[in-house]
Amino acid sequence: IIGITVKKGDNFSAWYQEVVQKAEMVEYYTEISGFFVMRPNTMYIWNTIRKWFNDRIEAAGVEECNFPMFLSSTSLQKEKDHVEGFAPELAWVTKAGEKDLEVPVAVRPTSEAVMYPYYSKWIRSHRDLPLKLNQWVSVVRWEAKQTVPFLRAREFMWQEGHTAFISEEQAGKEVLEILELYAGIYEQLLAVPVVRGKKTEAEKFAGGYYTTTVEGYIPSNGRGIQGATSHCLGQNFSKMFDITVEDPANKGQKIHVWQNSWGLSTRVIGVMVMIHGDDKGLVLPPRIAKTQAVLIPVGLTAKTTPEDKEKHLDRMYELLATLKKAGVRTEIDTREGYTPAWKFNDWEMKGVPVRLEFGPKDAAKDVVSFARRDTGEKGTIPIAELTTKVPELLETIQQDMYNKAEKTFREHRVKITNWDEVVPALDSKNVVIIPSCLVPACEDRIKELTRGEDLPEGPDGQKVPSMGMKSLCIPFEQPEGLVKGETKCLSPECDRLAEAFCMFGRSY
Ligand SMILES: O=C(C[C@H]1NCCC[C@H]1O)Cn1cnc2c(c1=O)CCCC2
Ligand SMILES: [Mg+2]
Repeated sequence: IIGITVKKGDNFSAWYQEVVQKAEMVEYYTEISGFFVMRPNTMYIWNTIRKWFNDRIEAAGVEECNFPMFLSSTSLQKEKDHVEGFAPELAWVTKAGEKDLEVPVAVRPTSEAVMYPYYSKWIRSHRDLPLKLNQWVSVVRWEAKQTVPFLRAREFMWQEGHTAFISEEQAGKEVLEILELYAGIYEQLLAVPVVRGKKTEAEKFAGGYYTTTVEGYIPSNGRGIQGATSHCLGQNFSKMFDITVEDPANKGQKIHVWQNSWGLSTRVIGVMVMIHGDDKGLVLPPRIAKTQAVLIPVGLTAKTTPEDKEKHLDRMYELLATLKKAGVRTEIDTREGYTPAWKFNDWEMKGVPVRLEFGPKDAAKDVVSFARRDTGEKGTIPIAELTTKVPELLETIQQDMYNKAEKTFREHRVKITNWDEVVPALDSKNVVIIPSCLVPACEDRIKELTRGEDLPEGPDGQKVPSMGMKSLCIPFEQPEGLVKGETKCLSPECDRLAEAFCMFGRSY
């Protein structure tokens, strides 16, 4: 059978792996596990994101760079305190040909240690600030856990921005501007709603000062997922790498610069697939769809004379040209030997937002029949109105997909002020927002306390995650009801006061 054989609700991870392969987005790189081939359907999405993001960061004065992909162990030593936690994930090159390298080099897992020695060299005076660079590269992290296309790979593409400022205020302002762009990529391009917030001390980037994040939600298993992070590094790295300027206020004094680093990876594509996909396969938000509409001839049978068929197809090529001129990324499927139904399945599996059917009956009425991929809704469009109605339909689909996902996330993001309701909420595929003291040790206990017993296969034959809940973020948008100095941390083992409402959930 063509099409997706596993139902999304029956086995979510098997469904996901089948969809990303059959929709021709990735291939598993079977030579080495944990690596994936990014195919044109993926690169179209990634490049759309890249154009959108680059336009906006360039307008904000960020310039592009490209640093070497290798780290020397000496420069790694400089950030040893926090990198030791990550050491197991470093991939090393120890030989060139037959010869051992004098000093082994590590493949970059991120580029702070590669870039900051040059920041130290370039930044001398406050007139060299702000320095704002971004690079689009791939990085390697030798994950020990099971890898998943887009979500957890040993090599992935991302952009990493690295900026330096004279003051904490300027850095803090940019952290939030970038975070808002990340939210825009999710909400405006991928039709995925995200919660903006700050990571707790336990979950932030250990080498930084604070981390802001956009957090997503996966309805199929009720898990939270980190979407992208924008960190203020404070002066931690400028002290490690000696990045200083003359204090303009008093000569002879040095100021360590204030830095940010921010990253968004191809994980965003996996999140989009998981949220919008269905049992027929991928469902693409029109703004990032390589093919937005596909024209499929119907009603041409053995009885159709060759000249009628040719006339009909000629007319379809005219429709194709008309739609392309109107800016609709359109394909036509005239493959011989495949039934219309087969073709419908194939393009549905690839997630094409709109199918346009055109048969002799449509031609006689000067209409085109359409079918929406997201809702299945069908209808007809007068040919004279194609150039306005199809773009409008695509925008409607984009908005409807976002609104549907936003409603689902909102309905599964529950504020809880009674501890006994927490695990039942998690088991009903919710993330929770609870009063929290924000203390790392308390979070650790909460993870233990909310570890579901190894639940048998869920009702839909799917393993319900029995992991404990992690903190996802402290939402910038705080619910009502926390009285400072009075409301207690919700954990039954903690008698500290609550500092804020914190979003927790089982997570990726
Ligand atoms: O990468 C970052 C911080 C920062 N790097 C630049 C982009 C934004 C942000 O992710 C944190 N981090 C995560 N994971 C790892 C490392 C690491 O520094 C270093 C070793 C391997 C694993
Ligand atoms: Mg990691």
